[in-house]
Amino acid sequence: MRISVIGCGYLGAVHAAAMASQGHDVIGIDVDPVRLGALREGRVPFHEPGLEQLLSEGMSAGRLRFSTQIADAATAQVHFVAVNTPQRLGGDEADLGYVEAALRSLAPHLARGALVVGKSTVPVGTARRLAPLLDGRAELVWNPEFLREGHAIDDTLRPDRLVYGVGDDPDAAERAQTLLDAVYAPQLAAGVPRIVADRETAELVKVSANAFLALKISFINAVADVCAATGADVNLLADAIGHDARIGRRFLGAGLGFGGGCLPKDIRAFGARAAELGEEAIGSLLREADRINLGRRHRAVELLRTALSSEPGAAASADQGGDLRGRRIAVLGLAFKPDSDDIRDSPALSVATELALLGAEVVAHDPHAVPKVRAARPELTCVDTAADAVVGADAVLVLTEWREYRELDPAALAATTPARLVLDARNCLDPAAWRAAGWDYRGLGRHEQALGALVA
Ligand SMILES: NC(=O)C1=CN([C@@H]2O[C@H](COP(=O)(O)OP(=O)(O)OC[C@H]3O[C@@H](n4cnc5c(N)ncnc54)[C@H](O)[C@@H]3O)[C@@H](O)[C@H]2O)C=CC1
Ligand SMILES: O=C(O)[C@H]1O[C@H](OP(=O)(O)OP(=O)(O)OC[C@H]2O[C@@H](n3ccc(=O)[nH]c3=O)[C@H](O)[C@@H]2O)[C@H](O)[C@@H](O)[C@@H]1O
Repeated sequence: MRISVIGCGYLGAVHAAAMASQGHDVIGIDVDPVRLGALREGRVPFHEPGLEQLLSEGMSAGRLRFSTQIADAATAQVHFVAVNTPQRLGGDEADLGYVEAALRSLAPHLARGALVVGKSTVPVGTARRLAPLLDGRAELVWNPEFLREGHAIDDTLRPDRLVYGVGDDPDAAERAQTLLDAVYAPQLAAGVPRIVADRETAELVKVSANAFLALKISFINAVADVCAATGADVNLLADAIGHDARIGRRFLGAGLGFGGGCLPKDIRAFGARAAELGEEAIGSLLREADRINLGRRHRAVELLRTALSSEPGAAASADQGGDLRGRRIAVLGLAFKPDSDDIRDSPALSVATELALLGAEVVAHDPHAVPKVRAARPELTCVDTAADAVVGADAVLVLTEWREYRELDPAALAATTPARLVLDARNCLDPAAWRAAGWDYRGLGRHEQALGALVA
């Protein structure tokens, strides 16, 4: 099939390369000349494991090309719209300006019988409202995407499910389903469940899925606070409740909470849209999840201040917690999650920035996010290796659970820093191993207090 993908960011570039890998003839369109220039040269402008390889295979096979000109998409039979839907400035709502602009620019180029498929995450009712922008030249359906950054290719090629949100006209809906079935033939042949629904249900499936994941993370973080207050271990607790198949262990990782370009803005937009519809309950539930989540960042900073002030020989500070001015803090991790260089609403970057504002000398490392951090936060000092960051640090903060941090050798690092205080904000290190190497280990919501100082 001839496919266009409009918007070649984290979602669109992966979708384009994945569709080319299953034999379709794909053109990716983006208005950003820098991003497009990189893709044209076969370079991925962000970190996504395996994407560069898939891109180069598609391009060498002649099945994948990129353009900034929407007219170049004119011969496609199916157009996927994968542009950004960020949080509106000064509000919780989604900014649909990019989706509207993409549909408007596409409309005059649509071939007879073409199908336009929304992939971006949008508030319920968007497809129905925006369909007239296509001037009756094509059907607009919604096919939300559930990929995770860092696993994007596998999630695209082997999704948990496919959701088609089709319009009211039965003939048009059937044509749309036939075209989408042809696009996703390998997935359907492999038995991936396909749910065909109305557009409103499809739009709501997407935001509900993200909202549920956010609630799950905030739930475990709220429980983690109680664990911290009593000396209970939230990781073991999560293992234990996760064995219940009705609950499941995934997304019960307590620590610094969720960030990124999707979960935070999607729960806010969901609440805002529900409120517009006169439904307040989901918004209040999600606002609490958001509040708990943002509170994790503050708690990490407070944990550090407390730990520094309770160190033997530490001077008591004027403002209750430890004074961070002039303290050298090694920050390990800046991306919002491992296997990604995405720093959009990154909890790690937000903590690092806060520490610098409080006067700490932050020395940060991240395996992939540093170029983006240097552009966005030039005031932060970034170094090339985790070991370089740790040398002489008053405290080591693990803020993103990259595999290389989980595999650090605490004994080797202990020799490079006399302070030996490690704060594991992602609960990803082995406390016993770090303690055995002489470190004062504290986990966020797990072993927040020094060993022996737990509440009775
Ligand atoms: N990042 C992810 O993992 C996932 C994202 N989504 C959703 O997909 C959408 C896109 O997200 P990302 O890829 O992360 O955003 P992004 O910001 O990385 O990419 C969006 C791209 O669209 C381009 N664009 C904007 N207006 C355009 C236009 N009129 N014509 C052509 N290109 C245009 C931008 O230049 C940018 O390159 C959002 O709605 C997001 O919520 C859904 C599932 C996963
Ligand atoms: O709509 C989207 O864009 C995507 O949003 C999330 O994917 P993503 O943002 O890539 O990353 P996740 O793996 O969901 O992690 C999100 C955040 O939650 C945090 N998290 C995750 C899991 C956990 O147990 N604890 C936890 O704090 C991560 O560190 C990260 O900051 C969803 O998982 C995808 O299904 C969805 O398609």
